[in-house]
Amino acid sequence: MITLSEFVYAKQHEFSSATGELSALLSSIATAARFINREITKAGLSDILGFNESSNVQGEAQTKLDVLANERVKKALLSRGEVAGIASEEDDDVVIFEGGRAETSKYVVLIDPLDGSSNIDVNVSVGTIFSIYRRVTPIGQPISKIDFLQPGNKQVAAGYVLYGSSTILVYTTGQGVHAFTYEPALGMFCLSNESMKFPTKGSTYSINEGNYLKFPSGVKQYMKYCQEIDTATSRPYNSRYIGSLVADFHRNLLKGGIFMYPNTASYPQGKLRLLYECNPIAFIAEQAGAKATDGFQSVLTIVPTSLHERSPFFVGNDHMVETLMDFLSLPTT
Ligand SMILES: O=P(O)(O)OC[C@H]1O[C@](O)(COP(=O)(O)O)[C@@H](O)[C@@H]1O
Ligand SMILES: [Mg+2]
Ligand SMILES: [Mg+2]
Repeated sequence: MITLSEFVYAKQHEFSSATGELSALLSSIATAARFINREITKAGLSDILGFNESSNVQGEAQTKLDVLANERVKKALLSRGEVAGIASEEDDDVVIFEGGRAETSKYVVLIDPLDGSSNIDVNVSVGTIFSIYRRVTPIGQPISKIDFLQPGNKQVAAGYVLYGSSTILVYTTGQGVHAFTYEPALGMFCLSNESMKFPTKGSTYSINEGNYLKFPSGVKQYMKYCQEIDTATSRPYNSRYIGSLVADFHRNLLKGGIFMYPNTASYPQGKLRLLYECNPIAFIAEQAGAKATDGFQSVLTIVPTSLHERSPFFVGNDHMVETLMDFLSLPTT
């Protein structure tokens, strides 16, 4: 068995310019994931379920696990020297680390500490999502919000942890997508899938059908296309929706498929957050040979203007995303 740190260090030595900082950062995220995993696996026995008496900048009620996971990830990243600051779904503004880090540390990290919050109390898979950038502010000057508002194609690494029947950490640094399964007896993440690729064909579509009447007509037409009977193209496709982005995406990464969260009447810009949900998942998807778009362009090319901005998000097998984009480009009926 190869552990995460062994694998990351071996990969690091493939690059003469590598300093080990990114490797160290990845292992601190794994440390935070181990703590969060412990809380999740015994959640029913502790008072960690339910809501906190607080809401985040997006006006969403925070669950106790949202808050705990946020604190855990921040603590793990703060304990390292590589990180100058972080931005989180659960914090209104960027958190700039002190002690000279803001001026000297190389990386900034954006996180969704607990993804799929609506599934926590019902024991359905949830996740943690992370996105890592190099600072743009020159060393010596303190970082600021601009260091976080970079387009997704500037990410140096991204990944997620899926707390499901087993706990898996999946990441990319632009050199392929690799997965590590948590081995409780060792207390470590061990390599379980190297250089992952989407299967060539997908036949699962994933969308909250309850919002059907609020969807753009192109999405409605594509859903009809998915439901038509045509064995030659493996249709009708299966419909699967867990309601945790990480879990829905991970299923499609393994089995093929498309995940869609369009703009709707309730979320005119889409629901998912560009910087710490769409971009990290899109980086992994494109590294695994799939496509990730807002319906018109790769989300990785979008230049963000605000920390918690949202975007329509469609990610999955090329052939499925392209067919969807064809429907989206039709004149609206
Ligand atoms: O309940 P809906 O509207 O289908 O939304 C589900 C989506 O919202 C999310 O739960 C949003 O993420 P958070 O739980 O991190 O806020 C995604 O994981 C999921 O894909
Ligand atoms: Mg989320
Ligand atoms: Mg969240």
